[in-house]
Amino acid sequence: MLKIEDLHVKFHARDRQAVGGISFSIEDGEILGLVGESGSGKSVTAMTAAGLLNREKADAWGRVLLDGTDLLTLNEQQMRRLRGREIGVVFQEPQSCMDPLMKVGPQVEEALRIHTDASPAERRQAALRALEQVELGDVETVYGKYPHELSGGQLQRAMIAAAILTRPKLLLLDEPTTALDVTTQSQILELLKKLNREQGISMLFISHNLQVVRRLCSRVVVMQRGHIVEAGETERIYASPRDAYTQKLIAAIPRRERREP
Ligand SMILES: Nc1ncnc2c1ncn2[C@@H]1O[C@H](COP(=O)(O)OP(=O)(O)OP(=O)(O)O)[C@@H](O)[C@H]1O
Repeated sequence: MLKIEDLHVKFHARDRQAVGGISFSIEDGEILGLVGESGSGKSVTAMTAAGLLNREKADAWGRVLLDGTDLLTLNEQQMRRLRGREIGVVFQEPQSCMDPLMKVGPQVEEALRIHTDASPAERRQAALRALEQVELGDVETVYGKYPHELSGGQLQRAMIAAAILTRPKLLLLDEPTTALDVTTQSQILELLKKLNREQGISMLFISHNLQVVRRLCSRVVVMQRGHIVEAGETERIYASPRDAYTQKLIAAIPRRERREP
């Protein structure tokens, strides 16, 4: 469904390409992991796929095919439409993605307000349904709360609700659990698994933590300095990493976490 072919991204201000010619694909209904240390190009890859790369500061070339359409050829308006309807995006810090002065419910509905002519009542219904899908408990109450009245985990669930509201085919998740404590992180991973299982949403899950990726993704792509150093079945890579850099990532996982997920 998503096929990235020889993607390059270069910021004008930098000599080295942030992404130096990478290729990988995500199949229908798959959750693909993208791992690598800070600065390896994971976020830039996701931002480019989401059409969020600032074209005044960077050039991108190659192909990013979503069901055959090359997203790199779309203009900003076409890309915005697609992002609202077919691609959902979730980032690491839910706090910084929400307007602190606006109640949570209307923010969850945003995509419908922008991309459809749904009435306010229909939007509200859809938002409440999405909040239920992400298991936010008393959804009527959550709908009327301000962001600061929710916990980090609840906020991240609300962001996921906003991202799935328009029933996208693909979710781009950039370190969505990194800012959360371990228990909340596990709950969000279970939620993502459920959404993938029940709604068939494909996902690109970005993390610097191979252990987290292992719990969610059957396949993983490992990036270092803008290049792919290894890709394949997560368990195979975990059990016998071929690349020295991947070995280092695995060695960085505390021993007690290295058992079977
Ligand atoms: N706006 C920008 N201007 C210039 N260079 C940038 C910009 N954004 C990212 N870069 C550079 O692109 C490279 C890849 O960054 P990227 O954020 O994709 O890494 P990452 O693997 O996602 O790391 P992290 O886990 O820290 O987010 C880095 O060298 C970074 O400094």
